[in-house]
Amino acid sequence: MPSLGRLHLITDTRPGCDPLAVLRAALPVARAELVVQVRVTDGTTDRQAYDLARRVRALCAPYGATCLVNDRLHVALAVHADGGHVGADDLPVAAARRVLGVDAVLGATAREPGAAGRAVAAGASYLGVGPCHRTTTKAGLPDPIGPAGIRAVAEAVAVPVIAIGGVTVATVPALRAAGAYGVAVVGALSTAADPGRATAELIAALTC
Ligand SMILES: Cc1ncc(COP(=O)(O)OP(=O)(O)O)c(N)n1
Ligand SMILES: Cc1ncsc1CCOP(=O)(O)O
Ligand SMILES: [Mg+2]
Repeated sequence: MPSLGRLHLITDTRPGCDPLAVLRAALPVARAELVVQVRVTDGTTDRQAYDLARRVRALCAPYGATCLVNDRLHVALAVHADGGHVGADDLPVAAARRVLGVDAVLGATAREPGAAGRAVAAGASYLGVGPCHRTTTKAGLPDPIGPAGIRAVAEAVAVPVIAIGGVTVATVPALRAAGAYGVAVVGALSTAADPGRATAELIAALTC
């Protein structure tokens, strides 16, 4: 299995959130097991996304944590991020691979084995699979696929499957048992009273 981190922290840039404070709490705990995906709300300017991504990358570097940028691959290139993540409304996976280059980490969203296989054939190095469970963090999502949906994809591909959508420390064991290599979370860390402790609990559940 490649050395991709198992805990993917997706930045929460909604009003009232402080993604850099959450990251500062998570990094010393998760270190190189952390993958930080810079994801910004739609109204965010490229300049704001660049400024956030630059700061995230600088914070990640001393810990060996991976820095990815969601959707905006020009921002990923501009800050020398480790890679990016694309979904159905973004650049196609093959085009994203051409933009980022052969060595970059490239994630793609998939929720069923057919799409998963096509994404891997086009150059995805990991898959974000979900939503596993109900979530209010992103609107307009299809019905949750649950651990069974994760298993169907994990059995069809040879790249790491990262389960996403309503993931909490309580749901990690079933997702791992279904074949998930890791998980991606927004709310489980951004709304935690103690993000450092929440990180430790997630890492323990992912690596036991
Ligand atoms: C790890 C991971 N998995 C899935 C997604 C969702 O990507 P996408 O479908 O493109 O939706 P947006 O995040 O761009 O709104 C993700 N970001 N990360
Ligand atoms: C971006 C995205 N894509 C599918 S679910 C999701 C949001 C996940 O957020 P949370 O971990 O708070 O459910
Ligand atoms: Mg996207």
